[in-house]
Amino acid sequence: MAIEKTFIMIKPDAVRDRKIGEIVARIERSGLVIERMEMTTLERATVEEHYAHLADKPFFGGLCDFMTSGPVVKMVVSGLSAVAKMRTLMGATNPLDAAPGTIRGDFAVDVNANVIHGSDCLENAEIEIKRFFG
Ligand SMILES: Nc1ncnc2c1ncn2[C@@H]1O[C@H](COP(=O)(O)OP(=O)(O)OP(=O)(O)O)[C@@H](O)[C@H]1O
Repeated sequence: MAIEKTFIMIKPDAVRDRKIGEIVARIERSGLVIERMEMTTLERATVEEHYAHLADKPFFGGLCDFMTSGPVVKMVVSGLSAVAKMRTLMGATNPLDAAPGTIRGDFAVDVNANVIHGSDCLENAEIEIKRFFG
């Protein structure tokens, strides 16, 4: 196991629902370290680039509307196997499949608004940290 950095984002639904504290507490309790953290409202162009792999999906427009609908909290999180560890903490993309005890399993009800994003591999983590923190 190696020390990794991953990119995490608390999505607008969770910010609106005042879940920032609980989510940050879970990340820290897991042993991972929050290295950077900033609240910001995303530009649509940044969201379109981030979700470019979904551009042909019928929900793409709605996803971009949602992701620009209010502030997000973006973070760089580090620690042993941080990428995989965060994916485990987050739970499945669709909250219906996310196990109880995971962030999505406990806080998300809808695949359109599923509370949190975390990089899916180390290569994308590097790309996303650059994209969102410059
Ligand atoms: N069927 C769907 N209907 C509506 N929105 C969806 C659907 N599938 C995915 N999404 C939205 O697109 C985002 C990106 O989907 P992707 O398949 O890349 O999953 P993910 O990597 O788990 O999610 P994320 O990139 O947000 O961490 C999901 O988090 C969700 O917000």
